[in-house]
Amino acid sequence: MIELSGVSYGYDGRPLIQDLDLALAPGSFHFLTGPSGAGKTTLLKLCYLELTPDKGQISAFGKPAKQLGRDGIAQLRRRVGVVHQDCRFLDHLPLLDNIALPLAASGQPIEAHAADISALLEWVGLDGRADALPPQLSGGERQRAALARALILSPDVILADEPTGNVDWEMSLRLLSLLVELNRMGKAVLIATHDLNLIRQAKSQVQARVLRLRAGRLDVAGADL
Ligand SMILES: Nc1ncnc2c1ncn2[C@@H]1O[C@H](COP(=O)(O)OP(=O)(O)OP(=O)(O)O)[C@@H](O)[C@H]1O
Repeated sequence: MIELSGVSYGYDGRPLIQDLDLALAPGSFHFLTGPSGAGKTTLLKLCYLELTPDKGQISAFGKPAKQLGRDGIAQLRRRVGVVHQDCRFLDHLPLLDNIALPLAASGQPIEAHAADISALLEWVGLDGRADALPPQLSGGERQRAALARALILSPDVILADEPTGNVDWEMSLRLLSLLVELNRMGKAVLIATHDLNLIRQAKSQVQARVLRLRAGRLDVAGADL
């Protein structure tokens, strides 16, 4: 669904990612690890076409990104749900409206999707929190709300950047099981994480490929994980 081929990228002329290949096929499950600053978030941004590679090709859903105009990119992005590392929300809007923002942004009336939104809130265990304001939510509730927002347009690909960064182990497992469940529905999932215990735990639930980004290169991590 998303394919990077020979991709290089750097900020301000400093090379970061070099000649990297990656294919996120339907139903695949990837973990992306690597030291802080290795470029994991940058790689996710390349996958959802927020960044354009300096070299190499990216194609999304069979279309070369280079041939897409602004509208084409916007359309493809709707098929990619992103859980950002910092889970930002609009603090003055209740949770329900925050989760529905991608609908509003793509011109779809929230009212027509009321049932989907409640089902999604229930699925992530936030059904009683629809009216809460984001600052009233705990870390784990914010992470689950960010996941719900990423899923509201029923994407085919889910990219999650440190989705368990600020939560305890029990909540990490809960988030992991939601992502595994999505993968079982056929969605491609990629999780960037430092948490090697989470990766070990996932291996009993899903056939995951573990990639390690280091010094600009992407390797398949060994059996030591
Ligand atoms: N917009 C930017 N402009 C310039 N440099 C940037 C920008 N964004 C990231 N960088 C730099 O690129 C490098 C990789 O950043 P990135 O956030 O992709 O790494 P990461 O592997 O996700 O790190 P972490 O695990 O700490 O989240 C870092 O050195 C960072 O300072």
